Amino acid sequence: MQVLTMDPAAYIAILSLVLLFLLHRLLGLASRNGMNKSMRLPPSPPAIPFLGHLHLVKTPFHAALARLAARHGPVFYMRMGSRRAVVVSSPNAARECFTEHDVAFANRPLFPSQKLASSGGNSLSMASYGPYWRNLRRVAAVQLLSAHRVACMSPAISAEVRAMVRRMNRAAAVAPGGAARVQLKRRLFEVSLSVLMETIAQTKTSRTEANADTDMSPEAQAFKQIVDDIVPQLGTANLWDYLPVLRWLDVFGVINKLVAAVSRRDVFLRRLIDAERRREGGGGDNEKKSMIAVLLSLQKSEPEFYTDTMIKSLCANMFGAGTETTSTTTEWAMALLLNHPEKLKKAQAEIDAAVGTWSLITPDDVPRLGYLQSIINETLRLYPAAPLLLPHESSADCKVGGYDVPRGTMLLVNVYAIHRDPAAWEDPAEFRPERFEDGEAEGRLLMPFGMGRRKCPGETLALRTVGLVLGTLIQCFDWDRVDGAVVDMTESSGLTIPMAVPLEAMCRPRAAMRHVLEEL
Ligand code: HEM
Repeated sequence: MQVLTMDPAAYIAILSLVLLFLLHRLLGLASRNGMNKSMRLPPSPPAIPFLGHLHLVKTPFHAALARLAARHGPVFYMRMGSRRAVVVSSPNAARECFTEHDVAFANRPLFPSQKLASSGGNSLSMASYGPYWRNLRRVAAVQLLSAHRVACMSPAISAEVRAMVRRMNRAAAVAPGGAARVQLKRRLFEVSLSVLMETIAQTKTSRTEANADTDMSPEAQAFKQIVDDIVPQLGTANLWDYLPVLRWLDVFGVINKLVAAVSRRDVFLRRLIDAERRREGGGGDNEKKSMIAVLLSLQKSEPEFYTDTMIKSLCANMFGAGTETTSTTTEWAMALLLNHPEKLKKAQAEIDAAVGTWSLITPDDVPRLGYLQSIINETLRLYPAAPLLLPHESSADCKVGGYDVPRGTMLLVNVYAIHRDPAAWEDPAEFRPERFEDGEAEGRLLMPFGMGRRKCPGETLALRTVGLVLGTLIQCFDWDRVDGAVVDMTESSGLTIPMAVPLEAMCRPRAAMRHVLEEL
């Protein structure tokens, strides 16, 4: 009998082709799952076998999707590996999703990376719509992030902002010519993380002055390391999440990196909870309590709901959702102002007139500074920190823009494109805070915090922090671009919309504010 022999390379090639074919069939079946042949799907760019439209995933993803919307319309369909997605890029279609179909779109798709990072999807931002999510949401909205709680946190926020300004002032005092070159990106991230650390756990009792260049507590520094290890592995444009092959082989080592960082995060949060338990014993002045202390006192009456696991998950979520969003927003605002010095001067004049130069701006001043508010709105219009919101998923068949959207489809709302829609905004790419004063913005859809029931619960805290940090920087210092060069406004990609080139600037303490700065 003759034995057939085959070159091993040819054998591997044939086997790979067969596997690819089977996988393609499987993915095809999965992507049609729940879809009815008579459905009228939204238009779609040409797809390729196996990958669907993954080859169109370019960075920054929101900008790539905006270009596709210009070609295929404000509601278009994509297949990302085995996952169906609908991308919405017009104000009307977004309104339709979050009014008429708000309940249908209140689910989240659970990506493998998010599953690893959020205890199997049991976090507030990743949980499916239902009683578990509703309970977490109520706790976050009422007990932790309500306007009243945020007002109680104001002293902690102010203390962190003052500490940042004190450092900058000291750096400028010893810099040649009295102006220091400041790494604003780093400073703004540190202050946002410190604000959250203090509101979540009040760690500043353990602050040391050993490291003169940072004002973060050792806890905040340790947490920054963990965030740095987790964040790059997440994001809507993460190919690892769409291609099982990459996961099976753990290409890029994502699983190992995430598992290691998440377990360090758990240990870290457990230490914070234990420290709070020892410190307060659940007692103390309710108004001044940290979020963990509030949750621990609720644990006493409802231990089966307020478990330590639930407290850890909520805190991890607050840090994850609140730090980079807040710091990138302030960074973009400063970048825009550095490129528009006349608007910076106008904001400074407003603060001088309303607050004066004899005292530092306070959180209560922020809401009455109209031009500062307009700057923040205009920054969030041009650079919404979550340009595609968080992905939603439909739990029922519905219609958007006249097209069918089957159950189980991921919804990406391109807020970045909606905010720059030339049909709604005059010169949409231009930084013009005045549009929020002259009535142009009235009736226009501005949704940097989302819409409907999954809308950001941290909006009040975020706006208070951004307003105070920005207002204080404008009030205390004169700002210049490094070497007079225009700030590079190139966008990068990720969970948020980071600046591709981390922002730096020259800061000089204002003579009129010297006496205030010296007393900080
Ligand atoms: C400028 C700062 C911020 C921006 C622009 C922002 C924006 C957003 C957006 C767009 C969403 C998703 C909404 C959706 O999917 O429809 C979201 C969700 C969320 N945000 Fe924020 N956020 C900011 C700061 C914060 C802060 C400071 C916290 C808390 C400390 C926070 C906590 C959350 C949570 C927990 C969710 C998930 C809500 C859910 O799924 O039910 N955010 N945020």
